[in-house]
Amino acid sequence: MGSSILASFLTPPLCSPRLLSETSSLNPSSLFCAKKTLLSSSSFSSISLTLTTKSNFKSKSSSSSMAAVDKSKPDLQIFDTEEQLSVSLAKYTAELSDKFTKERVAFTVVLSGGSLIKSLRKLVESPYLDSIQWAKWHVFWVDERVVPKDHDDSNYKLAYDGFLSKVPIPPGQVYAINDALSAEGAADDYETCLKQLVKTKVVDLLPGSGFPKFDLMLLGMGPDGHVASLFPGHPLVNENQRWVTFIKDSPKPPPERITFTFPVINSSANIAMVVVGANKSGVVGKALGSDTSCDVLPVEMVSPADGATTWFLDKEAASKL
Ligand SMILES: O=C1O[C@H](COP(=O)(O)O)[C@@H](O)[C@H](O)[C@H]1O
Repeated sequence: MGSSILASFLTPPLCSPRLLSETSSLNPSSLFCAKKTLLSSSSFSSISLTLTTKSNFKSKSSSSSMAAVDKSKPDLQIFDTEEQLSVSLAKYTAELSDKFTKERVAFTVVLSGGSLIKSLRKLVESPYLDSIQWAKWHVFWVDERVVPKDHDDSNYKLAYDGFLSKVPIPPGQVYAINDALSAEGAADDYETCLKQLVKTKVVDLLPGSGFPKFDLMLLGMGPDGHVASLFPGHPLVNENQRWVTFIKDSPKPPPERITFTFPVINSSANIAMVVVGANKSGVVGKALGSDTSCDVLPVEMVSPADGATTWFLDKEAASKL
């Protein structure tokens, strides 16, 4: 683990051998059309609109109640502005931090790169800067580009500059990839580290699945519907053995990346899908609207087995719902 943890000078742990787990219940392929049927019936746990103009959302009913959350159905929150979205995202994250830090020794948070990081900016302000138990946070990446940590393409650098450098999370609890390794090596190394953290009970395991269960994943989505570094039409979307894998032909530069697999993403306790901007409205419309086709985009494969999904959309991203 030591080689993978930024600013940590610990010796690498003895890591457990990789286990081949029973994964059929989490095979994303089996979720494809079942999920489409669910969403096509407009079954959301709750839909919350904080809009001054609601005319674009005539097909959805509005509810501000978050009380009875059905984990099997996504919660949809739509905001007039990205500013309002970021305020709500900070509150949501802080509430989960509070819940998990009371229940567990750690709060395990997985970040994506991209536009998500900017939307976390309210977390580093009052009241959260002082009220969140940052000392219990353990931070991971759902995907990372295989570049040096100080490279402009690094998801670590993006998160460090925009978020992590502003909050007192112990550096040894920030799990950056080992950027000295190849893509294959970095994926192996990261998976080994996760297994060690499961052994030490920092990271939970989803009972019966053999995959790690993170407390919260904060995910973005590309305009093509990719999540993490799982791209439309790429065979990696069907990986169901590995926890962490690698890609060397990413359609979005840079080409070499590591990524969590769908069984890991879908073992999460909570997933926030944070999507902003008109250029993503088509995919949001397909993923959350009444499209029943079986050509499923990666974002449509986000479907936690025993977790809750909350979509944070601005009104531009939601304009085709
Ligand atoms: O390449 C990536 O893209 C996605 C989406 O980025 P966005 O800027 O369109 O929000 C991101 O979630 C992922 O972590 C990143 O590596």
